[in-house]
Amino acid sequence: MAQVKTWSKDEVEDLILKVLSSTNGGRFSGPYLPPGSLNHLVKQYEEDGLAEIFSPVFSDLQQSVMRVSPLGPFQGPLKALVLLASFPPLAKVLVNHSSWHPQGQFVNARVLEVSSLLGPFFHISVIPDNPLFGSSDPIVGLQCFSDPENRSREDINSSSAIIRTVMHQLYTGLHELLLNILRVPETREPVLQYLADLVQKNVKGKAAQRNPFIRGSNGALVCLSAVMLRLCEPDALDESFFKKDEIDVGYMLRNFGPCSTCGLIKAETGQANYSLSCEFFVLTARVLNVGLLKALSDFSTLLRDVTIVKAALKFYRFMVVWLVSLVGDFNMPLPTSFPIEFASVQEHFIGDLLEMLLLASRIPGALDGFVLDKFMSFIVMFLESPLHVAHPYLREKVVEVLNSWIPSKMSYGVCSCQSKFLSCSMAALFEGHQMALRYLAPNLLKVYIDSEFTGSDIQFCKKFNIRRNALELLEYLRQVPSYHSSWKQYDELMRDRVFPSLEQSSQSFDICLARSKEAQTVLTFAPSPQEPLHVDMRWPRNGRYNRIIEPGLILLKGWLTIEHQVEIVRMCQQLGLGPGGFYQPQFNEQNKLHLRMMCLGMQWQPSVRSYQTRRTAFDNALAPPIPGFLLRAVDKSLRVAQALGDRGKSRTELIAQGSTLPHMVPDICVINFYEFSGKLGMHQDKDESQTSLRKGLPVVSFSIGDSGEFIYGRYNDPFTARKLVLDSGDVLIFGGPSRMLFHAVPKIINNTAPDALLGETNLRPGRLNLTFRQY
Ligand SMILES: O=C(O)CCC(=O)C(=O)O
Ligand SMILES: [Fe+2]
Repeated sequence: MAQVKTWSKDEVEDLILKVLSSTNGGRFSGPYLPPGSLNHLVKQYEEDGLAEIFSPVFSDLQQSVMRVSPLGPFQGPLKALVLLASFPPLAKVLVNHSSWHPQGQFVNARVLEVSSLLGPFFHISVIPDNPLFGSSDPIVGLQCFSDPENRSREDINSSSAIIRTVMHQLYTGLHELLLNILRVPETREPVLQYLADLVQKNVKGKAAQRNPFIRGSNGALVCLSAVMLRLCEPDALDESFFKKDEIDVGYMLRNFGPCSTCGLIKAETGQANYSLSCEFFVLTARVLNVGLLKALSDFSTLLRDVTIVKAALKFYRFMVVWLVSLVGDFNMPLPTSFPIEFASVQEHFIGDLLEMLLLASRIPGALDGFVLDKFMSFIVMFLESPLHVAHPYLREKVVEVLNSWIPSKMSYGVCSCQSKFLSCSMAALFEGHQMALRYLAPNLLKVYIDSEFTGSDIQFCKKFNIRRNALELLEYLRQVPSYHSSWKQYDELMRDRVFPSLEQSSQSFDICLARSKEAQTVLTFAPSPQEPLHVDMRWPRNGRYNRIIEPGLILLKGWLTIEHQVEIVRMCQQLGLGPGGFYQPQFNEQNKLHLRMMCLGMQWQPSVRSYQTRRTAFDNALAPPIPGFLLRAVDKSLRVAQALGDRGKSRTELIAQGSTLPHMVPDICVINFYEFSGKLGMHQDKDESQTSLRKGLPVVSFSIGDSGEFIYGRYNDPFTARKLVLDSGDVLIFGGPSRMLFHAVPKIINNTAPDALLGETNLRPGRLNLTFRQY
């Protein structure tokens, strides 16, 4: 073994001094550091003594940047640290230093930031810390941007450029330092533990978010965000520890899923399936949430740092690709069931990425040259499905983001050619995106219409915003030639469905899109209405069937002929436009039924759950009488159902027990019109007279137009209920033992109405249902 040189105390001190001054940012040229000398020193004391020599050095470096501003002397200490940590034995000393990761009951985020070795480096920031903590250095914002009126634009721009440059030197230095330590397997874990703790302590609890004595500084969280984003940079192939395909969904579930302890980050020491990429991914998502996003909205003027915003967008773009891969990639339509993995990560992640997109669209230059295709696909896909993105807040945000991309809105007032360029790229995004061309307009309409029917009136402002944003978008798309084909089919809907609904229900509601001739003379209520004489009461055609579903519950499939259906639609259209016609009833103070309703014979009033002669809660209108042709149709269908229900019963049995379905003569008809988003919750029909209910007098229901899902069961429980699809022409009868069934209409199935019916009547998309009862 070669003889090694022993270092005297003075020689060691001299070398360290040389290290420190040679890394001092080039501000003064320090003494020459002989090549290989540091390496030599490390080698010699690797087994013993290295910690004694270097621990105080690390402490000094930490101390030297306490309360230093970005314009202060932090570069030298940072460079020294980077250099020292590039020697694995010194990296080991660093992570074993008593200040590397202070732990204990009282170490909150603030304490950790102040007392850990790297904390003061992360703390260096342009963002002023809470004034409670004072600052020995002048606040950079004031120093560089004071007296803006009297300074030239160039002057201010060059101040910003200097600040951006020094901040990037800080991020680069810290990134390099961490990479140096992460490269060595034995020192990797303490880095992760430290970073995870730093993030977790800032995430933990609402109190920590508000209390400046507990929470870390905004600046440190932004710096940490920047450094984490660099660590997640998938392009830096050689150096990268972050591998896209290593994002383990199981890990997500543990950290974000229903069983996780409120989504805290756990650096999973020593686990077999340990993945650095997962740790980075989760840590970055979290620190962006508490750090960058918050700071961007609070201190946007100080933070006009496009690079960090772009890096965050890149990270979120990766997140979008990852999220979409959980639901079968960028394909439409989305699967109707979605994996638990997706369910457990979605809202926090999606909320953040939308917020980032919104913030970025307000920061000059942040979206320049950034390819938004994947975000657009994501948005179009998830607008489609309230199942996947259910939270109304998120749907509102999605529309807000899209709205901010409308090309004409892209003017920052900074530089007109820049905004023109961005408008062009936004226009190209809308005009050339295949998925958007096909689905965006319909999906926006769907959101628009849904927003009308969801939530209570208290959320008026929110509803207003989402509808205004959606309408603006629809108006923009309307002018874009490439959307014309998708638009044509929605043109009528737009005119007939969206705009009238803005004016709300005091106006009459036409169940047919373009009025047929017959409807132009609006029927006025007369005591004995003119009956259509030409009703053809032919019996069902071949291929239709009648079925006992349960005792007392009978389905006459396709029993109403198209001619019947046409007559009924015309009758409902005419009556619906007249006095006592369709309206959208309230069922309590805040909420309306998700359908249009009108009643014949007697008025059923959902808010009081009873029958009255006038609809006092709305316009005091009387109910028109039930036309005779409908009474006859009910009578015939009921007899068919009774015969079917009693098949197999002997005469004596029939005389003794009566029919399973007693006969009735309706004096009430409730007519519902469900638009595509219409529905009716689980209920029993039990507001008829006690005698009627006791005898089990049946309810006879006619369905016309688009098919609807009808669920029914013995309990008020949609999950145990059974399902039928009621198509146009179906008659469903429930009486006798089935009279008190709970039932609901959870869904209307788009585009299922018979063409012949639509051709004759121009019935709107949606479903018409008539239920006949005897009070
Ligand atoms: O639309 C349907 O099929 C059911 C309507 C209903 O249950 C009702 O109006 O009470
Ligand atoms: Fe009902």
